[in-house]
Amino acid sequence: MEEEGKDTSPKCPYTITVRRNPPRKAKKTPSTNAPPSSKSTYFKPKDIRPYPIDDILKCDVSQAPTPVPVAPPENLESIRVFLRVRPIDIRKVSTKNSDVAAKGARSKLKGVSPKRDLKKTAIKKEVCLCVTDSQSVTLAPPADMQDTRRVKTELYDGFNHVFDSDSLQKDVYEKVMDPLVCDFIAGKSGMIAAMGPTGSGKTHTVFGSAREPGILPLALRKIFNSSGNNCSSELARSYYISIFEIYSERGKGEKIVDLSLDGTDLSSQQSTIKCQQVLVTNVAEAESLIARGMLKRTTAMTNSNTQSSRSQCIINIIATQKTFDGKVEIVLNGPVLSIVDLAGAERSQKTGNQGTRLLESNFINNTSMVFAQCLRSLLEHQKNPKKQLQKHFQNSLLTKYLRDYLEGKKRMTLILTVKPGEDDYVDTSHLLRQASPYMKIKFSTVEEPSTLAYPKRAVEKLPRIEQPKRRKLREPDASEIDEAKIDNSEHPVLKKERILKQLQQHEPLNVKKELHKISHSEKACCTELAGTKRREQILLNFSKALWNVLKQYKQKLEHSEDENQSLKENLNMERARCLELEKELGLLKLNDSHGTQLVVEDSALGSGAAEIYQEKCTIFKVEVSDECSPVKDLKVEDHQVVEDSPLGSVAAEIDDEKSTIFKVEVSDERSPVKDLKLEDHQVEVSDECSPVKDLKLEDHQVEVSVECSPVNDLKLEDHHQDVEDSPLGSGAAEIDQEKCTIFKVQNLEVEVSDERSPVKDLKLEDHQVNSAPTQSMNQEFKAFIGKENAGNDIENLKHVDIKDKSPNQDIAGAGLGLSVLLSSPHSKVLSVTALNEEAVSETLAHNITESEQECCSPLKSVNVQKPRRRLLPASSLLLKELNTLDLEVENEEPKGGRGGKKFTEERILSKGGVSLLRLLKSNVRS
Ligand SMILES: Nc1ncnc2c1ncn2[C@@H]1O[C@H](COP(=O)(O)OP(=O)(O)OP(=O)(O)O)[C@@H](O)[C@H]1O
Repeated sequence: MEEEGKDTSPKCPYTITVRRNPPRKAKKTPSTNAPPSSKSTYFKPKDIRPYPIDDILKCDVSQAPTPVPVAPPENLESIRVFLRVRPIDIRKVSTKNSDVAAKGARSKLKGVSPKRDLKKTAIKKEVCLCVTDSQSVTLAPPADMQDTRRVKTELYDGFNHVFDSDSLQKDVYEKVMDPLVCDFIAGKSGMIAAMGPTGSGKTHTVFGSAREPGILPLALRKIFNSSGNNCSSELARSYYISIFEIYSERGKGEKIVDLSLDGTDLSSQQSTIKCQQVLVTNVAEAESLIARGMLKRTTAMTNSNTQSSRSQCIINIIATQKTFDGKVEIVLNGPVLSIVDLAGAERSQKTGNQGTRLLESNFINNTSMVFAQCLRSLLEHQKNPKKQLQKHFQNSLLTKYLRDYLEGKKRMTLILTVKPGEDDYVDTSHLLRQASPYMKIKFSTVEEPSTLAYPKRAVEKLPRIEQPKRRKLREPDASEIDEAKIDNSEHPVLKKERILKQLQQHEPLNVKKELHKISHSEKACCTELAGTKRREQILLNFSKALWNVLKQYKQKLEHSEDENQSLKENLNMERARCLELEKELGLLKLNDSHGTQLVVEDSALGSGAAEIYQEKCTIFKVEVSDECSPVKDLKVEDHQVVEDSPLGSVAAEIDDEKSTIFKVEVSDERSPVKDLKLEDHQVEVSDECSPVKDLKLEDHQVEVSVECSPVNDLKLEDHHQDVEDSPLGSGAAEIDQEKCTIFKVQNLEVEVSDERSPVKDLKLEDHQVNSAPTQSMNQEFKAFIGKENAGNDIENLKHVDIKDKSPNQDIAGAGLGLSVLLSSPHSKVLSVTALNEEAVSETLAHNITESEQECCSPLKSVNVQKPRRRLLPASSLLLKELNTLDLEVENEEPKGGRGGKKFTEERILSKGGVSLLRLLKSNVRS
């Protein structure tokens, strides 16, 4: 028959794609427990201490008494995947070929050769899936799809077993379910899930019928009537059974329906699924419970199945134990056998579902998809541990409930059901493609505590190999040993001896079997103990490394605190220094902006310099230095008085806080001050021999330049200037005010007296003279002019230029001396320049003539308060003498016109005349 079967197998198409999922040459996965290489090339920043993983995982672990293998292969098993091919649906075969099709289908799957039965060839075309051998199937696309979509025939291999359409329920149970049942009876949890497209026979495989009971009824029989089986315990037991379904009513969300006797609907909002667990003590009760639950299950008729399941159904068989008082209770973290009948995925095109059915289809398909995603993610994670295990389980209630299985922590078995018809090619192909990789999924044989009855999971996540087996020994029926009370910390050997002793006392006949169990328990305890010790060692190393790191950081902290302290001190010092510098800078700025300088240049016998700094009128400094013959007498009234010795130098500091009037008197008989500047103060310089040559007073500036014999005595008090020229010299006074907008000069008087050579150049600019012109002034001026004319003293003043057409001006000149009183309340610029004697005389003569004849000259309107004029007889005499000389004046004749403004500058200064005058003066002196 087998040969016939081989011969009658459908002829494979020309091209075959083999999907064996050959094991890849996986990259060497880094072992998490391998000792770290000292040649690691990962980046290490210079200043950052690397995480002390070396210290933590250093080889102290090997000192553990019982070394634990890193990943013992015996703790991992592949999940088992079975494939069951449902008999072809005879009703769907066309009426024309119905008989042939049915026979052909069966004969094909039975292995009947098509050559012997030509009629069956037609039926072969209706089948797309054929069983190649006990572990593989060949899926051939329909002819029309081959042409249009170029789909090739595929071979799916590697199943634990493939059940053809003739397979019996008992066969399926023996190969699929019985190992699970045996493990369950032995204390291991397990889960089997039937998955496949709608109508492919999942429910039939799980539940079956009265005539053909499925794997669940057969398992119950095995569990309760295990006396005849090899692997079962001879002890009669009772079990709790829970049966519920997860259903989505009209797409409103998932809900859990308890299918037990008096079960009620459970809200899907519950964080835990607490279904009623019915205690059953025999198989009849169990089957009855299951049958009633199935009657409650939500089913509906679809195009694909007359009684299609519309929900995911889960049945749990939970082990129990008897207490000392004879009560039965669930074994804490005991074994649970779960059977899951998933609703079949549906294609709306094929089923033609609408309305409620369509909503149910969506829910069913979505749950199937999430289930598949979980398994695929688990597979990828196991292939590449770096790839995180995705939490797809959160996307459906079913996968939440089965999380432990879908994360490979518990034993899982899959049975795929498919339909072999050509119409079902797409569904079958989809399922096979999706599920064939699942064969490589591994699960841990070391179980965690069950979470099915108590789905709230522990948070602790340890490597799978380190998960301790916390299974407790089940209570044997005949014995009264309460293993639950055994201390887990007890050493396995002692534990073994104690249990052995108890067993010998209570049940001598079962000693051998119990010893077997004890050895199993002992092994688990050893594993647990080793894992615990390794964890302890790792924690110890971790704490040591952490301690070292903390010590280092403490030292660094102390060091940094010291540095911080020193830096703070430095900072304070720098701040103090900065303040000092700022102070100095402020002083310098003030000096630059407001400081005044008093410079004294000595004549023949030495030189001197005086600097005056004034900051806000609080500090005033005068420095005078002269090596040869400095200022002998420097007086600062109301302040500091410095007297210099003939050959020494003088440095004086003067503070003036409140006084606004500052007076400096410098007197030196031999080498007087040549250049003196004093702002906002009063300077009085007197020198009889070599008087001040150049005197500048800013903001009340007075310039005096005398070439031969300069001003002997220059006084300016309260804005009062008094310049007296020496016989052979000339003087000029200039007053500038730049910043002050209002400058009042009252009673301004400039007096220049020189008997021999009066002031030649006198300038007074940018000042305002608030002096109301008075008629008396004019009269006095007239009188003065008249007097001077009478004395012929006016000849010395050659030129007077009044640059500003100020309304008020009064100029008076005398023969040998000149006294000028300026009063201009409205003018800002007033300049009086004496050019030469001739011009002055002419101007004065002109002014006098005009004033006398018309009385309407500019001088007419001059109102001068307190006019002060003074004629010096010595000067007049000198001018007389000069007039008698036959001097050739190179100056051009004045261009005339009224007022001094019509005279040009060229006529003011005549070098030849001046030289001549010098010669004359020297001759006169000599
Ligand atoms: N191996 C088989 N032998 C005989 N009949 C079968 C077999 N498998 C399935 N059937 C029949 O096919 C029909 C559909 O089967 P079943 O209800 O188990 O499909 P299903 O996969 O559970 O579908 P759904 O997902 O829609 O619930 C049933 O009438 C069942 O008796």
